[in-house]
Amino acid sequence: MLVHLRSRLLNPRFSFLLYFPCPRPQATPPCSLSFRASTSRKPNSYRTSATKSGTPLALSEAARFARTVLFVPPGVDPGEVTEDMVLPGSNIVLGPYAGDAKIKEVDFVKSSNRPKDCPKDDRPEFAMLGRSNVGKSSLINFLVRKRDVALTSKKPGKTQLINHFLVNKSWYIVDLPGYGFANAPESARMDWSSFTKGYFMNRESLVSVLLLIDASVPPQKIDLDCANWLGRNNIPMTFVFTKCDKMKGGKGRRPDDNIRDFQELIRQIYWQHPPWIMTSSVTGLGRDELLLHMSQLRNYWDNE
Ligand SMILES: Nc1nc2c(ncn2[C@@H]2O[C@H](COP(=O)(O)OP(=O)(O)OP(=O)(O)O)[C@@H](O)[C@H]2O)c(=O)[nH]1
Ligand SMILES: [Mg+2]
Repeated sequence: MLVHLRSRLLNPRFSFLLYFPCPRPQATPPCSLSFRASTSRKPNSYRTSATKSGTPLALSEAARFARTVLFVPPGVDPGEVTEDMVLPGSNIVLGPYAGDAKIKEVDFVKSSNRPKDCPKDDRPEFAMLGRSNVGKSSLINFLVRKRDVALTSKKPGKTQLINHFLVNKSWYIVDLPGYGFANAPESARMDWSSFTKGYFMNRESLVSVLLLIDASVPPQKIDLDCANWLGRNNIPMTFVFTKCDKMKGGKGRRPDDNIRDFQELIRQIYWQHPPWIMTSSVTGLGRDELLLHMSQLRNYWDNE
């Protein structure tokens, strides 16, 4: 396990997607997260603001601002980002690696109850993570446009194993058990820490975690703790806000307010904002955009 963890830490290919919790900058940025691994070999595509020796070049104010609030993928100069490059309902800039986002076929491959039983090939994968009942399994069905590929339920604790789905015979979506079983029956509780955390720490082919956040409720500490844990462990993440269709009446807060509050809290932890996107598996919001985002991460992963 230590060997795997070390190789992930030393692998510079995805440093642009890593979000280490760090203090926000005062006058000048104390740490450029994207270029933290700048002394190692780095693909040319995102050597846009660091010299070969790793010394940061001066970024324009606009580029610096773009970097802090937008997700600027490899191959895009942050100083040249325009509004029409940002995917609607997200902070994600579309770059040259995006494409081939269509899902033509999906096959259930296997359920594993131990990380070491997961498929052994190195196809890239995206893992669904989030509180129980946040909509992980629904998001998978929504992405692949099939009703029952992943099993969903109104009751928390439905998914209890690591489930691999192979898409277009070339990449995986992984459904995981949820955390925070506050209202789940005792029988559905499990040791999430040793089970799922083991998967994250060992899975070399993990392109990004999709960390699902329920937009119909105010920010939850457990989600922020989870984001922190992923950041501290160098695990790339994208925030996917779910249930954006749920408009609470009366005193309830709207998804927009909850998302804004969540992001404000994230801004206090991270200098650069991880990619985020709004979705609803009821209205279809965000589907094509999320698939495009996943395609640019995947294609970059495949090509580097
Ligand atoms: N309104 C609305 N309901 C949703 C949405 N996504 C999921 N749900 C509902 O939320 C409930 C839980 O969905 P699941 O997909 O089973 O949640 P999960 O995160 O996989 O839950 P566990 O497997 O228990 O961890 C179901 O009743 C879904 O119909 C959404 O975008 N909008
Ligand atoms: Mg589930």
